[in-house]
Amino acid sequence: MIRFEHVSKRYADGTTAVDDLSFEVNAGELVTLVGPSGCGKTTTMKMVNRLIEPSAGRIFLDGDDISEIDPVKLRRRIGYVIQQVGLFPHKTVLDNTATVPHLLGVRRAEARARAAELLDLVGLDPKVFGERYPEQLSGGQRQRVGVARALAADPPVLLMDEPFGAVDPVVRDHLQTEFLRLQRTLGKTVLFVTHDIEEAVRLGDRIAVYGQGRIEQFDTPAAVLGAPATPYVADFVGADRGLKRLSVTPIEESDLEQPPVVHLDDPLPRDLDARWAVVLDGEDNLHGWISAGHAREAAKGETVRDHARRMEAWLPVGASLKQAFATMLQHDAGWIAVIDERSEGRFLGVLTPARLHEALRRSTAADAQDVARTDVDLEIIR
Ligand SMILES: Nc1ncnc2c1ncn2[C@@H]1O[C@H](COP(=O)(O)OP(=O)(O)OP(=O)(O)O)[C@@H](O)[C@H]1O
Repeated sequence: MIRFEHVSKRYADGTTAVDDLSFEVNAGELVTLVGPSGCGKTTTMKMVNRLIEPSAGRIFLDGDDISEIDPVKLRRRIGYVIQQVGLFPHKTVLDNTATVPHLLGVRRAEARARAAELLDLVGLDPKVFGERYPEQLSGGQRQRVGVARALAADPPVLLMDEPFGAVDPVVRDHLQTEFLRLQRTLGKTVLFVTHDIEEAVRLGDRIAVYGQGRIEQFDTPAAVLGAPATPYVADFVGADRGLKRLSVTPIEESDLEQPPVVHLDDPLPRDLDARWAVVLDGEDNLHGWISAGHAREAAKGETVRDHARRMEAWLPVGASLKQAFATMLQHDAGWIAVIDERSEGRFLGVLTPARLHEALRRSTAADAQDVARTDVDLEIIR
């Protein structure tokens, strides 16, 4: 969808900002560009919508050489979100969002109706926020308007330059979560610049790690964390990359333990050889848990239902190990239940700290093997 072929940018003062860059972003893919300040990320991005012209090389959008497309027409195909959103201060939120479609000739009423839908999509109720002015919004709300405005003309490509850089960590976390949800439905092709490796790992399908004007590694978050291609990348992703891996490693069914299970209408189990059992309802969906101690002391004739407690610490399979760890801490739980959301919450098993640790080691080992295989293949090719 976006292809860089041997692209370089030398500014007039002799600074080489980007040096012989070649890479490709597939349709519907979110690629994060990450690296320290001044390494050429913004220059790379601005060459895509021709705010900056390359000194050498070519960039293709959907097969078209962008140097041959009129910049105004080109920018209609590309949404652009920057850190200081640059909303028009004298226009309402709704009119800010409707600006581009209106400029493109969509009737005002229609553009505003579409803008209202988009505000809703980015989590701003148009009835509450539509008629406000930018100065009446928080930083995070302004960024959401920025995203809605970039989406207004429904461009297939989004360029996002540190869009969540200016808000506090809690708001940034919310914006990231919502943007991921949005991206799952919209499937835009996204280039996303950040200097924050955590953000790059969380959002990117693939990450381009920049050194000075060059890409040092272009790969999935798991591979960048698990098998950094160069000492520079290893240093950049940091010594705590084991921790970061938690956020890119999903819980798999094979990671789960199978504890004793009872059903709501069963008689109370008197002889559990564990300290607790998971309680399921008639459809085998998770209800909660029951402690063996309670079960033993209960009166005759009582059923599991009378003593079951609801289980708050649960996650769908496929959630990250980091979410699992956070859920354990939040609920002070020694284990969490894992369910299958696609089949209305069928219980699959439990994740314990020991299993979590094993899953993390499995994921690291798998990447090490991938790297070893790549080395072998390269040997054969040579
Ligand atoms: N107009 C310009 N003229 C000369 N040099 C420039 C110009 N714009 C950027 N540079 C230089 O090019 C290099 C890359 O800049 P760029 O803005 O692409 O980096 P970046 O990785 O986006 O940095 P940051 O994270 O700080 O925004 C830097 O050394 C910068 O000083």
